[in-house]
Amino acid sequence: MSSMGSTDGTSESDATTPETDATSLLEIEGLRTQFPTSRGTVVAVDDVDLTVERGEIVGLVGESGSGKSVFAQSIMGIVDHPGEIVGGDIRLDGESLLDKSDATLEALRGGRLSMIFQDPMNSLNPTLTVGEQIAETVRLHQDVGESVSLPAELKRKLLGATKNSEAWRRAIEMLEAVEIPEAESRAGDYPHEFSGGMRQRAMIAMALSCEPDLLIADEPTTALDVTVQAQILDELRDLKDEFDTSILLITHDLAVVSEVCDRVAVMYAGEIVERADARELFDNPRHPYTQGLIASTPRLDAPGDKLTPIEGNVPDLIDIPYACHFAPRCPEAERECFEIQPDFREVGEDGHEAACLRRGPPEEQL
Ligand SMILES: Nc1ncnc2c1ncn2[C@@H]1O[C@H](COP(=O)(O)OP(=O)(O)OP(=O)(O)O)[C@@H](O)[C@H]1O
Ligand code: NI
Repeated sequence: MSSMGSTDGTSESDATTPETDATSLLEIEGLRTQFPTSRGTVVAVDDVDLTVERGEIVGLVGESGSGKSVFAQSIMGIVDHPGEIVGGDIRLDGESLLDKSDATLEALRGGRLSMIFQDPMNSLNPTLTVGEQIAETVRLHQDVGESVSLPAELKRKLLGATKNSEAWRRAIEMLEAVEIPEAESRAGDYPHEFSGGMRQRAMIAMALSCEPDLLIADEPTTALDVTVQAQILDELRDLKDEFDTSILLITHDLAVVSEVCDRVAVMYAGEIVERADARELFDNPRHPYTQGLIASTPRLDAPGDKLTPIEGNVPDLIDIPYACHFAPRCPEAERECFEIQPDFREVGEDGHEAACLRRGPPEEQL
């Protein structure tokens, strides 16, 4: 049935039986990531389940501060110290990443797992041309490269001597694939000579040049203007097919998700509250948070519509004293919502689930 990692006990198999389906590319189960701080423990990811199948684009949406980036960092094994994963599991192709050595994780990050960020300037090396750094990624992936820690001068010498190399040709192909015009000459430019949109494209080219199984894109287009955003997202979708890469697309922008994703998970205050096919989620949002989020987001097809913001703010993620994290902001909350942990319930087509006591089969609703 549901491929969304349902945790309710209503399916034929009980909770302790492992999935009998072929393993998903990425399976996250009960993940919990927290930061000790002087004010207390920040639980940024709180018992989260999520799967990404091969060839899928899964969207993760939620307001600022809901834990999306920490979730991504957890998968990549790059949670900031002293934050740590304290529970659950992350499996890639059925293999847990949590017991891997740092060296193995490092190799995974440049290979099967790749991530792009909102601001490519933080990820692109300002001292190397765009072509040089993509070629370097290609070479590292092919296991013929030099150590990443070589100084720029030396790297340039090594790479400059090999401009006719396979890696350089591949770099140009990658720049062409992400539709950088005149890729061959632009490959010789430094990152600061690129526009914001082109830098983001270069970043995508670099991330895909290691042919990852999974690309995690954390707000990849947020800093760009709307037209460029749309172009880049279209390209991401095409590239997914061309490179056979699955994508986890993180954004607070629902319009982005509706454009490109196959499935969507909605995150609020460290928890997933709703999961569904993208179309189903927009046609039939069920969790009051998702409904509020949709009512507060401008629609691409009706930008003039009146918007209703959700009142209040995402809570501080320290010792949240109520069971449903959304209860204090929820127009439908009852006393029980503050006391009883909401379980996932089927609320629509194709594994559409929401964690809300006021939803689900009529006999279960509060
Ligand atoms: N290094 C850290 N130390 C302490 N708390 C942190 C750290 N990094 C993140 N957090 C906390 O974890 C929570 C989730 O943050 P996160 O950046 O994952 O949110 P987000 O959903 O990605 O938001 P945005 O949309 O603004 O990027 C926040 O309360 C944040 O303050
Ligand atoms: Ni973030």
